[in-house]
Amino acid sequence: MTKKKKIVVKIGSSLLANSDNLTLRYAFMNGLMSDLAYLQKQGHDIILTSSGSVALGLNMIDRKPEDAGILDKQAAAACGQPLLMNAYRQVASEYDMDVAQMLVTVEDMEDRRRFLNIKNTMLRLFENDILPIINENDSVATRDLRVGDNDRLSAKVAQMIDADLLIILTSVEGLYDRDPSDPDAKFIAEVKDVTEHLESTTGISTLGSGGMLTKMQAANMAQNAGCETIIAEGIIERPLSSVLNEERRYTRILVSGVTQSPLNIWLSNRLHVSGTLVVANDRVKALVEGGLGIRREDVISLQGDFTKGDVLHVYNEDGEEIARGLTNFSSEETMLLARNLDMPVEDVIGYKTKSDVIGAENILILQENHLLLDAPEHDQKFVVPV
Ligand SMILES: Nc1ncnc2c1ncn2[C@@H]1O[C@H](COP(=O)(O)OP(=O)(O)O)[C@@H](O)[C@H]1O
Ligand SMILES: N[C@@H](CCC(=O)OP(=O)(O)O)C(=O)O
Repeated sequence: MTKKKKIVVKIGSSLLANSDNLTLRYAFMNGLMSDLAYLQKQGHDIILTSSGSVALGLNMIDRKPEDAGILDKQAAAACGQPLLMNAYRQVASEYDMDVAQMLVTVEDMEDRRRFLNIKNTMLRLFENDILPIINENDSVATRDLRVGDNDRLSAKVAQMIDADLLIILTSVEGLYDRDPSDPDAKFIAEVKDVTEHLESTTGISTLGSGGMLTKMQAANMAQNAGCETIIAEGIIERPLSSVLNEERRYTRILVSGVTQSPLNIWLSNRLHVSGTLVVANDRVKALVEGGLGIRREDVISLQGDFTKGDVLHVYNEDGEEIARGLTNFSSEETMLLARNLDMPVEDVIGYKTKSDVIGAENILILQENHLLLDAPEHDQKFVVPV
């Protein structure tokens, strides 16, 4: 590998913690850091997304993985994160490498301004050859506002820095056509369409969070952002360079053919739904074909308590997600506007502004390669017939 690359490496909990006594696997961390230092010295920009804070903190709060609830995990993360970073710092120093910690939440990644701040911090760390180590800030993230797994968080990071490669190291050699505990499971070396593998990827290890399913979802996010994903076994000598030098088998998830703008990539990779709009079917066709925005007269119903600048998920009347876009109005304003079509926008909301609910320049029409989100449960409290 000669060309300088941006590489995001993701390490699962099962690699960092011994499953029997939940202590740190120093030997693994040592091998990983040695390989990371080697890649960094070759000129590549590397980011590490590391799990492990919950697994390593459980002993301190006297809990086992199987009986830990959400509050236990949040407390365990607060205990385990400093243990993890202390170990990374010590081991990294043996390889003459500096590390930095960045803890983020889904809100940080999905708010455009905070997203750009995180990106700028990472780029600044790269300039000084410091290895950023990212984890979700589990102790502050609320249940419904969590990424929940570092697979998708690492894909978001890859998208953020326009990475060439996302390497997910885990407890198995890669993707199989079913849970590899089944002796008939067959190894899959290359994937183009991840939707073919979503159903066969349930089960997770004792310490893991999302199993192979979230790795497939992450790979989809990465492939849509022009980044290839590699899923490979981690407990191995030179876990990264052995993959990059093709010395062993792994699963490669190829980049999808469509290249999108950074804004569209950010719009498509959503994990949190701020609000939804249902748009009349006859308008959907024009939207998809004509590159138009969504007008207030197109909105049939809305859901969620959203504010101007939030990303809305747009559905047709059959409950199929068709687009995502940045709203120009809050949920309350959208409702008022849609209910008072005979009044000028300015008179309804009290100030002069754009008239589309989502402008054509801020809308992404979803394609076959995007994983769609199901329409939210019908919630009478929020669903407002307009
Ligand atoms: N089709 C599949 N291919 C590979 N692994 C699978 C599949 N289905 C389920 N798994 C399970 O996913 C686990 C890896 O995910 P996980 O435990 O979350 O790891 P990590 O902690 O590295 O994120 C494996 O132990 C494996 O048993
Ligand atoms: N943020 C959590 C990790 C969540 C997670 O994705 O775990 P894993 O599936 O093992 O990568 C932690 O540090 O324990």
